[in-house]
Order: sequence, then structure tokens, then C-alpha cells
Amino acid sequence: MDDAHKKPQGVPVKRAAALLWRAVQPDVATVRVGLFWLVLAAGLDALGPVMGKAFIDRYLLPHNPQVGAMLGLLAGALIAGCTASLLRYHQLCRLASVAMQSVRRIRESVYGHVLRLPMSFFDSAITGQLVSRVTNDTEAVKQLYVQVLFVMLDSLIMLTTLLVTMTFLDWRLMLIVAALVPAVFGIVFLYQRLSAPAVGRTRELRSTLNAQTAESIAGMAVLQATGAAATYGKRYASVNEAHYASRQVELRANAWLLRPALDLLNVAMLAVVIAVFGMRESGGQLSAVEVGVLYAFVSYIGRVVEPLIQLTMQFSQLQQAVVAAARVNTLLDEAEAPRPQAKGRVMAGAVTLQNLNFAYKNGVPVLRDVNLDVKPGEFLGIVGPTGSGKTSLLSLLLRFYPIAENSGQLLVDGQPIAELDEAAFRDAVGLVPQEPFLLAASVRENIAMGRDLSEAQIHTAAESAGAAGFIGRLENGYDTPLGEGGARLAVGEKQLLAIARALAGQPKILLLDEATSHIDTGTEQVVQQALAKLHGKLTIISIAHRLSTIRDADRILVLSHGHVAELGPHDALMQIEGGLYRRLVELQQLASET
Ligand SMILES: Nc1ncnc2c1ncn2[C@@H]1O[C@H](COP(=O)(O)OP(=O)(O)OP(=O)(O)O)[C@@H](O)[C@H]1O
Repeated sequence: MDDAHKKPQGVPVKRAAALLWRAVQPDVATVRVGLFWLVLAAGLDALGPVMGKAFIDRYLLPHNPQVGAMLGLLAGALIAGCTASLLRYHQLCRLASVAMQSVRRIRESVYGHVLRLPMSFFDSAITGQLVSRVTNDTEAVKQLYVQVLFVMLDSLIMLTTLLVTMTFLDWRLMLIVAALVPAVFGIVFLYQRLSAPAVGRTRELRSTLNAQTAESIAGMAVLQATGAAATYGKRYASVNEAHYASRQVELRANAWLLRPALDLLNVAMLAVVIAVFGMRESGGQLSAVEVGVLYAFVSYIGRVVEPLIQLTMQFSQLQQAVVAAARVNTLLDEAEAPRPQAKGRVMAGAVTLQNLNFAYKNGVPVLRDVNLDVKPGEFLGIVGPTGSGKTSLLSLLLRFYPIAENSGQLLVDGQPIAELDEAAFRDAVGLVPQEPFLLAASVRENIAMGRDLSEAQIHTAAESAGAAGFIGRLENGYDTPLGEGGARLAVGEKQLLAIARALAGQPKILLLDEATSHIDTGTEQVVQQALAKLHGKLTIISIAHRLSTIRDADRILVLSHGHVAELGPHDALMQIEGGLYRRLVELQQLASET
């Protein structure tokens, strides 16, 4: 099974490029227009020194003061420069907006994708790292588009245009200037060799820091109760220290190799061009034409170096962003939960298990040869020692894991569970999980959970769950905000709300996973009454640790090591001399008496 924190496989650059290419598709036409205008802007930029050269060659050196033409050239250079700047500004804004749109799309698709991943993915996913992938990594992808790709594209266009213009002016001098390109790439290569491992390590460590923070906050009660704060503080500090050291390596490589080395190249190139020019003319008289070319080349060198510096300065960001984009792409490549095209419906809510086997890992069976026939409207309790497979059975009933071939059958109303229409199946099966999960939203939103439910349906569900009473006592009734995780409600109230939510979709089958284990005896009775009222109206399958909650069940399934140990009503099971159920009941009675 894949996990969210694994190292991406394959070449990151390819995966990053695939991601960007996919996301930019709807805006390809806009990008093309933007690039066209950028090429024009670069051409206009290159015109300036050409006009300067004409100014020197035609009027300045030959002492030929034609004021009108000279002013015309100066004005031309000025207009070309201003137009180029304006064009560049508009195009970079246009491209930046394409970039933001693309990132918006990527972020939405990553979040949507995560919501569609199979439950098995989350068995090994680390929350902090997954959150980091959806938020931080997609933010880094924005950098890749906005800062890097478009600034780099602009620089590349500029560089090409300048080299072409120089070729027309003096191709031999152009070749000398062109030597800058391999020199700069040499520096970048060296930089990459030195800093790339550190860049990757820094990201990994930052991700670990996020994961540790998220984990500690989630488990704060346990952490404080076990006095583990100091140990965890130390563990965090050591990762943080490693992160700092890795950042230092990166920064040192940046400081040595980027700006200073490139500034040095700029000065060296100027010296070489002037020296070559001087040698060429030694012995002869400087011709006016050559001086104009020298002027143009000196201005071009500055302009060639600047895009090259831009290209290299963006390089470290590029590396980080490529790693991030590759990781986002890897997450997007993670297979989604299969969406059966099947059209089966749940009509009555009968559940049949025929020789059902299940294992999370090959060779470690969790359910073995389970046979069961639950009739529509039946109330089935499930009990068994810890690890006996109760929750796993519920997960299969929720279609969280597929039933492997040759592993028996799980039928709902006579149809294999995989052949039911997804939306119809989710409507027909309600779940009350072990931990009532509540949103930081109003009571109404917590019951509706985004479903299109009428006010009457929400109220009826709350009534049926026995939650209407306490909701009515909240200051704003159904509009009362509940705070993060329903922080302002008592545990039992959260549980009742979870039942109301499960009932709101008017399911045919209601699954409860130890829904009453956290509740005090008073609230347990409210839940019991709610379940009693539902008894017979829909199929109820309820895992219970507190055996009193399923005493009234039509039948009780006793699981042991993944197979059916006993099955029958409470009274019948209590008759079994030395039976597992009877032992469990007696143990609980003993525990409650002491
Ligand atoms: N996601 C998972 N991946 C791998 N193994 C798992 C997973 N969930 C449960 N198991 C294993 O499957 C077995 C059955 O677990 P399950 O949670 O179904 O038991 P249970 O009867 O519900 O236990 P409990 O009463 O403690 O909740 C256990 O050995 C457990 O370690």
C-alpha cells in the first residue's frame, strides 16, 4: 500500500513538468499570446543599443550634427524602451494570472483527489504530511509558475533576442559573449551538485516538523498526561537542528555561487570584449563603425548577464518547486477508490455474508469464513474481544475495502456490494462512528453534511436520534456554531448528533461502531430509546463493548479471531455453558460490581 510520505519515484523534473502542463491546458492560448508580446518586448529592448550605435557612428564620431535625426534616434530609443517595459509588465501580469489560475486548479484537484482516495490509503498516511502536500507544496508550485517559469521564460526570450541582434552587428564578438552561456551553466551545474541534496533534505525535514506538530496537537491530552512534553520537545528540537544545518548548506552554496560568481563573469566578459576589440584595432585607426559596435556590445553584455543571473538566481527556487510539484503529482497519481459504474439499489436492507474472508495484508487473515444472514429491519449486535475483526467487518459493509476474488461474498439485498450505485449506496447506509466527528459549523450543517436535506428532514432526524431536546436548549438552536470538533458539546451529545446525521439520509441500514461506549448511563438510555424506536424500521448493525446496549438486539454475532464463534439472541447465548458471550457478560457484570 502506498503512503503519503514515501519518496516520489522517477524523475522529479518530468513529473513536475507533467503537472504544470496538465494544469495550464485551459489557458494555453493566453500563454501563447503572452509569449508573443514578450518576444516583441525583447526585440524592442534590443533596439536601444542599435540606435545608440547609429547615433555614434553616423553623427557623433563623424562630427555630423544633424539635430533632427539625432533627436529622432534618442526619442526612438526612449519610446522603444518604454514600450518594451509596458509590454513586459502587462504580459508578466497576464502570465502570473494564468499561473495563479493553474495553481487554484491544482489545489482543488489535489484536495478533491484526497477526498476520493480509498480508506486504505489513510491507514498509512501521515496527516501533517498530507496537509503539507495540499497547502505548502501547491504554494511552492505557484512559485514555480509565477517567479520561476515566467521570469525564466522572459529571461530566455531576452537572451535569445540579444544574441541574434549581436550576430547581425558582429558575429565574432557575439561568439565571445555567447561563451558566457556555458560559463553560467557551468556555475549552475556546480551549484546544483552542491545544493540539490540539501534542498531535498530541507523539504523532507520541514515536512517532518509539520507532521510532528500536527501529531502532538492531535494527541495533546495523552502527551501531557504521560509527561512526554519534554521528550517530544527534544525530538522536535533535533529535527529542527537538522533542518537548520541543511538550510545552512543551501545558503552557503547560494552565497558563493550565485550573485558574486556571476558578477565576476560580467566584469571578465567586458574586459575580454574590450581587449579583443583593442587588439583588433592596434596598428590601425579606430573606424567610426567599430566604435558604435563596441558601444552596442558593452550595453548588451550587461543585458545578457542580467537574464542569466535571473535564470540562476531562480534556480534554487526552481529546485524546491520541482521537488514539491513532483510530490503533488505523485499524490495525484495515487489510485482513487474505484467508482463502480454499477447501478444496483438498496431496496430493503438485507445483508448476507457467504464464506467471507478478509485480510489487510496477505497472509494475515482478519475475517475467516464468516457466514451471516441479516434480514431487513433486524437489529444485529456484534461483540467480541479486541482485535476479533468487528471494525473490519463494518469497514467492509461500508465498502471502505474491496472484497478480494475468491474471498466469499458480501451481498446487500442479494446483490454483491461492489455492484451498488455509489450515491444510492451512501444514501442507504448510515454510519455512527466510534469517534463522533463534528465540523466547526452549525448544528444544522453537522447533520446535513453537505447533503440537500430539507429543514423537516433535519428536524425529524434529530427527533429520532433523541438529539432534539439538547439542540432546543442551545442558544441558537440548529444555527448554533459548535466550535472545532464540536468542542462545546458533551461527549454524549456529540454521539446523539452523529446518530441524527446518520439517520438524516433516511438509510435502510444503520451501522454503529461502539457508539455508546463513551456515554454515561443516562445518555446511554436516551440512545437506547432512540435505537428502540428505530428497531424494525431499518436494519441496525451495532458493534458494542458495553453489552447492555445490544441486549435487545434480535441476534448477537460473537466474533473471535475473525470467525463466528456464536450467533443468536441474548437469552440463547446466555444458555451456552462456557460460551464466549456468556463469559463476556459475566466479566462485565463483575467489573461493574467492583
Ligand atoms: N487498517 C488496518 N491495517 C492493517 N491491519 C489492521 C487495520 N485495522 C485493523 N487491523 C488489524 O485487524 C485485526 C482486527 O482489527 P479490528 O479493528 O477489526 O478489530 P476489533 O474487533 O474492531 O477490535 P477493537 O474492539 O479493539 O476495536 C487486528 O489484528 C488489527 O490489528
